[in-house]
Amino acid sequence: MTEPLVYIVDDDEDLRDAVLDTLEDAGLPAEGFSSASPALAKLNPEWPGIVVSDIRMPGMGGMEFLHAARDQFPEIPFVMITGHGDVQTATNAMKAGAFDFLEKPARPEYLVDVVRRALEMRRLQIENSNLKTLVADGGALKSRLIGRSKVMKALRKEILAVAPLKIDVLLLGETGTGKELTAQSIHDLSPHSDSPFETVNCGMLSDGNWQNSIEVKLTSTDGSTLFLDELEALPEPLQLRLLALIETRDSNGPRIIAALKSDPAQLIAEGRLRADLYYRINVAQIILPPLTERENDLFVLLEFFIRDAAARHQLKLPEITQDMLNPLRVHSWPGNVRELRNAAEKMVIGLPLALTPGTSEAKAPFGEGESYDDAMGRFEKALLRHALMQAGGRKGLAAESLGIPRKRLYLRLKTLGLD
Ligand SMILES: Nc1ncnc2c1ncn2[C@@H]1O[C@H](COP(=O)(O)OP(=O)(O)OP(=O)(O)O)[C@@H](O)[C@H]1O
Repeated sequence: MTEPLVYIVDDDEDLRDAVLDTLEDAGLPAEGFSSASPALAKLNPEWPGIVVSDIRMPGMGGMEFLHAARDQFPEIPFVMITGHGDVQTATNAMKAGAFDFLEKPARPEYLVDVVRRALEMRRLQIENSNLKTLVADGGALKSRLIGRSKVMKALRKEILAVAPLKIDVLLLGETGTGKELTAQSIHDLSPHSDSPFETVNCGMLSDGNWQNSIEVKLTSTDGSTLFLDELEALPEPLQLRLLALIETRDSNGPRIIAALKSDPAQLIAEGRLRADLYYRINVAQIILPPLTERENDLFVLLEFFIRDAAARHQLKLPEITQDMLNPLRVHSWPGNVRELRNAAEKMVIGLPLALTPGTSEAKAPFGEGESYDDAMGRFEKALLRHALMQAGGRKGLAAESLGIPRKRLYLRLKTLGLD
């Protein structure tokens, strides 16, 4: 049954039925009440509807009803029905916060017009309060998914946009870029945050554990979110079975958030990802860029992880020198944020960093359309980082090993944002 959007409160059955009929003809679901108390008991702050109430009624009168409702639910609009020519009562009702009033007998077109305007106001109020909640949640997300770079700001915006919608999401990003943290954040900001969030590592799935690990979860209707990590690691026959399950999923079935570590086009071309499964899951796509493409987030995250580790281990904050930071600046962070978090942990404990050389920039970019200049920029960054790392952060030595004048190296580092 459609939820009523208008409560009609009138002790006169004929009048009540006439109003109900008029609203029904106008496509506005309504419910009638012969007295105020049961209508008051049904009001709640999330209800998107409005009240039309007679003023003169036995028991709780219309004005008393209006006052009581405004005390508890000040936003629900009230349209009061007054006797013909009863100007004083109408004025009192407006002063007490009624949205509008109608004189008996109300003309149907006028009634429908007032009700529609009141409903529109109610819709705007609810939209506004949802927006306020989103802004507040945005603040919480900022202290969870750390980063001040443009890409992190855009990422948080995307999360806030998809979280309230019941759509599947595909996350793309190298290892340690924050895919699981993003999936968990989407779930926590969704209307089903009280339901379970379950992670399934697709590389661990087999015929033997399929039933319990996937089938049972995909047929549940408890509002859960299923995070399918490393989807490309799922063997091809199981990808087909997964697709069939997703296609026959109940409309109240779980939301799926899947993660891929590599470029989907490449995975499809290599036969590691079924194209039909990809298109089925790729409803909203969110890309998590590698750490080296997040401008100055490196040091923002480093500080956050150092403070976190010091607090957890109850150790004092380490003294950080430029000499300690130089190798971090030029490292290519193949393990991304996870590797940085571990490095921060070592700095707090006082262990040597022993950064593992890697070449995240050498990998193919996500998606298509990367320009020649962008690709060359990435390659050059990787080259310079490597040279600087080999030279222990000493620029003169790095320039020498690259066979270029020191001044040119400085200029290139500045242009590429590596200085
Ligand atoms: N922006 C961020 N702010 C704070 N912590 C982050 C951020 N991104 C990632 N982390 C932390 O880094 C670690 C790795 O993140 P996560 O496990 O979400 O990455 P992942 O992309 O799922 O990795 P993998 O593909 O290897 O499973 C976690 O401890 C996570 O909390």
